[in-house]
Amino acid sequence: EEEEDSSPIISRFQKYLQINTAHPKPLYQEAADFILSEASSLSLDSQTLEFVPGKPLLLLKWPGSDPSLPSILLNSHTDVVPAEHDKWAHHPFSAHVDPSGKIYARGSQDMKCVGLQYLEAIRRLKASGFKPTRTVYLSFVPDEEIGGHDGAEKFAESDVFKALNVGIVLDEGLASPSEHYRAFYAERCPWWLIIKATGAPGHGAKLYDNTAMENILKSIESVRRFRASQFDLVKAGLKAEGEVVSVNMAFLKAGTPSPTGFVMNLQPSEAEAGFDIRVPPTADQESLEKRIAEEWAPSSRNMTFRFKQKVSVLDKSGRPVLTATDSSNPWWALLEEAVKKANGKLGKPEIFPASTDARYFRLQGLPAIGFSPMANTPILLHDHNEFLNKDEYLKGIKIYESIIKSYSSYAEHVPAGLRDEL
Ligand code: MET
Ligand SMILES: [Zn+2]
Ligand SMILES: [Zn+2]
Repeated sequence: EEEEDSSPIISRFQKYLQINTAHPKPLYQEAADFILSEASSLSLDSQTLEFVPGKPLLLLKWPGSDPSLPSILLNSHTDVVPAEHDKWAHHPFSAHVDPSGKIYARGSQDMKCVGLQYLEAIRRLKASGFKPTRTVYLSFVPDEEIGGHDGAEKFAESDVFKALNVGIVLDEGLASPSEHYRAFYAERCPWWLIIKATGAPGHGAKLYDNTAMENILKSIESVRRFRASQFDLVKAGLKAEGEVVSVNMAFLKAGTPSPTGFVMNLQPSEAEAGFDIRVPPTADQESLEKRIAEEWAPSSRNMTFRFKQKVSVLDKSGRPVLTATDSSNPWWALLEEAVKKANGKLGKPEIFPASTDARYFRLQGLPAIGFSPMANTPILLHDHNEFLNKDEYLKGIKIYESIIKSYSSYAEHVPAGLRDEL
């Protein structure tokens, strides 16, 4: 097969990466303009939805020949997390390509790569004369990194979405340091917990019981024991990262401020600690809640707690939110075959250790698979010097070409009761 010149493909990727869509002030309109111009160059229908003003969600459409069949939705988010510019080897919004082909940019892995790879794959399919049977939709959504409430959540619950008659959703996954791509059928749920201790203030020289600091330290010790027990399961190879409960302290807030720092000889009457907890969909949610109330923030120790965010691991019917990976879900086998056809290797289905917008689609009863085709790549999302090698990026386009071809040609009827068999 004749290899085309890859430079325009890489330039388009760089152009998207150079748009600073980092929180707290993502340049959503610039990203939207860029995607819209790409869509028009590909003759895709486009629609801009604004569930919240200033937060555009782009919906592109490649019509299939049989609109009665449920459609394919390829989702990606346009926002990225902030970057500490001075700690990067290359400016995070320069999309610098080094001599070995590494493209450095915030969003190069998470997940501007995926959004553009979908489009590049469609460009190749169109050029080859391919015509989809099922309609293919692409959504470019805002705000994933801050919870997706004004983006994918509103979209998935909207009438516009219902009218798309989506049958399968693809969303983001993770890079893989090995040659095997990773695919995710579920994800852990974020619980952002804040515990607060109170106690009588007193002289810094006095030893007495029930101070706020003592109370919170006891809780922190208890949290750390639990954290270690979960981490040990991973270290011993008994559980995967997505199968245990992770707990990491996000902040500690205590002390009596003074103009020169903190008052040293006064024991504070309040102390707070915040934790990012991630709960697998199959975890015993009740027992964790009990642990928090009884061990981490017991009222007997003058403690209270609240959640800044608490996503339930169960849907409205009390079932864990996950996508089937067995024969009841033909999309999984189709993904495996399509990756293989494009000379890729796929690892075993996993639970995504962090959170993505895929949960909003799963909550609608739809199968959703997390997949970002990046093999032989260190996991650098949210890290300094996030990069993707251009050869991996180009390989990923061919992987999507194969997947989109296979998904959109699949003419079998998928039973409507798929969700009930999970
Ligand atoms: C739950 S909002 C944050 C979303 C982000 N993707 C994360 O996993 O941290
Ligand atoms: Zn992401
Ligand atoms: Zn992210």
